[in-house]
Amino acid sequence: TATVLGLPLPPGPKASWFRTLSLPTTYPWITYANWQNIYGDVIYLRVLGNPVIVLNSSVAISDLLERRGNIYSSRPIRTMVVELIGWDWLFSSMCYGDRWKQHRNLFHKHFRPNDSDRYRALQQKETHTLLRNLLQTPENFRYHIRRSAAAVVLNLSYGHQIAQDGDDYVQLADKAIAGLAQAGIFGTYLVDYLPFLKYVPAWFPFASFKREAFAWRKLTRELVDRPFDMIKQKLVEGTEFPCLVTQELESRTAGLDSEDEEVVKNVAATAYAAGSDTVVSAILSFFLAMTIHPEIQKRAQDELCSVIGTRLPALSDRNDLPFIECICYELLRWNPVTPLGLAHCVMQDDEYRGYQIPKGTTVIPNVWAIFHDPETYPDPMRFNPDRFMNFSANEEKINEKPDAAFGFGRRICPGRHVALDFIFIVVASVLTVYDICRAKDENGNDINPDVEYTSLLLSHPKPFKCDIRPRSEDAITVVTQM
Ligand code: HEM
Repeated sequence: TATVLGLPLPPGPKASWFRTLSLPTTYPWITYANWQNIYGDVIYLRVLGNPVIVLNSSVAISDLLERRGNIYSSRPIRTMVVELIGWDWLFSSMCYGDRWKQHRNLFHKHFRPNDSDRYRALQQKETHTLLRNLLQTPENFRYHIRRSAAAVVLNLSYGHQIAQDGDDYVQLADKAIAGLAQAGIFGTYLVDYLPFLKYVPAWFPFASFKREAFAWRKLTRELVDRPFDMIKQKLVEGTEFPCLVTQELESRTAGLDSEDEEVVKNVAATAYAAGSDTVVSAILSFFLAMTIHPEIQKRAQDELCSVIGTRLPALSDRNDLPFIECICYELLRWNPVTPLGLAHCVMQDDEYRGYQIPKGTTVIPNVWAIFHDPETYPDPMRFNPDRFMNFSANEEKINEKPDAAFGFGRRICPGRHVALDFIFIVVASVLTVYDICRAKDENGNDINPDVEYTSLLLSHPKPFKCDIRPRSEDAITVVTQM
């Protein structure tokens, strides 16, 4: 520590107490990426007394978040999200330590990639429901995708089967997660920088954040309690389905003590909260990309046709469908689901490239910036799955697989295998039976959707129109007879 303290801080915009308030709140990843030309790839900001560094390159990210994972794996204290809105049960926001480890180990136990038969069967079943729903009301594709993604995780976590047209848990999750998405980007709320503001009474004129937090808090609590209480009731009635929660509750004849029960409850709810909306964003990107790139869609359909014919694909076909696989990677790169990843926090004073990084610094990996660096991903704004097909170039770090979409080091997304499997099976199945085309306006002209995303922690394509048509009579038969 003594040696570190004498070192300069990394470069960054110099700001007074008040000027720092104007940190970018919309599309901050683009502003941070642009700052790279001025300050480089490690940028230091001091925001109302809080040290923050933004990492704009994969080298800096891997040097710190991966190689020094022993000290860069905590999370910043998030007053708005954790204390005020009540997401303290979400283990993705827990500080590094035994409590977090306990949660993460339990998660791994139930979502191991080599233990995937159960979740793969479920993902295929829910994809088939999606195909049926798309046949009936294609214009509601956004809702159908949301339903299917939620159905997979709800089933794995709680054994809960949701109806073909959705249910109120999905609506509850949507509302609760909307709060998280809005408050999730560090910098959106002043109270994150000045935690004492949490004591301001809710009726205070400037305390709208408290009123917002209060409304979200109720939903957040319900999200963790309601499905868990439901399952305990089902266990009493003997009507439960096997799932994470029942396996854990039944694993000990003496029952779980209240602390262990809390961990099970938190992990199940975290899987649901972290695992449905994220996947929805990637799948919506797929519908958007296919609408604007019919030529890419056609190539994918040709691959499907030559490899598997007219039957529906299965997850076991994955190795034989390289172009579909590349589409999935490109979806994650083109417009990443979490453009700024999830912030890490450094637990000790550190030194990097001759600069000091003080203990407690929030570390923001600019995933969007590394995925749009033209040196690594030539012509980065273009949706181009082919970039991943050239394996020799990929080995030289040009167009390498976009693993960074799932975060880094010890906090890397533990649901990434489940996520990639689901995205793959949805992409392959939809393209087997449907064409995704431009919708027409009232004059019969094509509507070209804009590529516009929300500026939130979880970034989604903004609402757009497309026309989802069965590819043939045979395709309709396949879907209706599933
Ligand atoms: C396209 C889909 C997904 C994307 C892009 C994604 C991305 C991420 C990212 C960026 C992180 C933070 C990593 C870090 O701190 O460096 C994360 C953490 C996490 N993800 Fe995912 N995720 C996806 C799907 C899922 C699914 C399906 C699940 C659950 C079934 C899941 C569960 C989690 C959990 C529990 C964490 C917290 C890990 C921790 O803090 O230790 N994710 N994810």
